[in-house]
Amino acid sequence: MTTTTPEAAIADARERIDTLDDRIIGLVQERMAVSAVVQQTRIASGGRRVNLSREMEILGRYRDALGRPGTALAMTLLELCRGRI
Ligand SMILES: O=C(O)C(=O)C[C@]1(C(=O)O)C=C[C@@H](O)C=C1
Repeated sequence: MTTTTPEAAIADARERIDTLDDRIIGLVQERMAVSAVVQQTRIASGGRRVNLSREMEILGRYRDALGRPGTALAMTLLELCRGRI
């Protein structure tokens, strides 16, 4: 049986959290780039930067998966992707 100290278990878990956070940040940056393509394409064809019905869909998906804080997370992601409105 292997035993570990609480300090070692915490250090190990924190390393995994840091790895996950790096991946999450990378995914957010990727989302921002893809969102910019959608927005630029829409604007170039005479549309607006913002599409509120699509944003409602996204807010609903995050809320269904994560509860009320999911809505706040989705709002932050949308602000990162299209700026403040
Ligand atoms: O899906 C779109 O139409 C987008 O422009 C992307 C996006 C997003 O980042 O998810 C950004 C701005 C819009 O208001 C809605 C959604």
